[in-house]
Amino acid sequence: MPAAPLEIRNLSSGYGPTRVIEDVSFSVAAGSRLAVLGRNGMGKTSLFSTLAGQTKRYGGEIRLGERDIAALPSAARAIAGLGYVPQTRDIFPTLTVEENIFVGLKGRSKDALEEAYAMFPRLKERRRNLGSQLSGGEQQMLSTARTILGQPTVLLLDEPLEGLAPVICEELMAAFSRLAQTGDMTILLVEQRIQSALDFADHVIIMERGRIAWRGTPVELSADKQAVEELLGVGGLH
Ligand SMILES: Nc1ncnc2c1ncn2[C@@H]1O[C@H](COP(=O)(O)OP(=O)(O)OP(=O)(O)O)[C@@H](O)[C@H]1O
Repeated sequence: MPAAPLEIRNLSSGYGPTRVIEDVSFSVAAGSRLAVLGRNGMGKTSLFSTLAGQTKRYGGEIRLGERDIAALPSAARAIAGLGYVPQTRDIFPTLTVEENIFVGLKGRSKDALEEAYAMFPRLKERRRNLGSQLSGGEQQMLSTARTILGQPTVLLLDEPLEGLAPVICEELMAAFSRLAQTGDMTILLVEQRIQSALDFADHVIIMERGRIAWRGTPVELSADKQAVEELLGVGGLH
């Protein structure tokens, strides 16, 4: 059987002496979509930034396909196939949309630009605008497009819907679903909009103080009122 595109074993990490990720293990199947849920401050962003090599790992393995990438620096993890779209939407504000996308081409031909525009037609309309002139939704599209042009096998999306209007959220989630279906990409999504995450995902983990406190499918979570209430702090799911 081929290796899972992403397998995490006994991962722990933190900031200075403070551990925030404790003994986390999970694997994600090829083409699968995993929602990483949990209340504020439970370690979701830290988990992603540890996977991307931006938070200090204390121990454990991060296997991307056949390879343990845990000791590689961030840039090498990206080249190995791990795409990370951080919550901060790290675009270059003083470059145009098109220039921002060029940064993501990583040696691919300029034709790949059209891939980004096919995914997010709005970016084509705005291609001569500076990053700083974009709306939050457009910045999210740009940040995502740039990462995807690196052709990751595993894509980490940290709260892509934060602060966006419902109509833009729908547009983005539809684009992520198309990516998952047609791009053969494995996607991990941290999201506070629980219903959007559950509509998208086929598996769920819930983080509680740096550990995985629950795992299952969206259907199983919807039926588990106790987990929803205690771990997500909401009364119920629709
Ligand atoms: N740069 C940092 N330095 C020190 N502690 C940090 C840092 N970033 C996060 N933490 C701490 O790590 C813990 C996990 O935070 P993290 O941001 O990973 O949680 P989260 O589940 O993503 O929360 P949110 O939903 O609010 O983004 C928290 O206790 C937080 O205070």
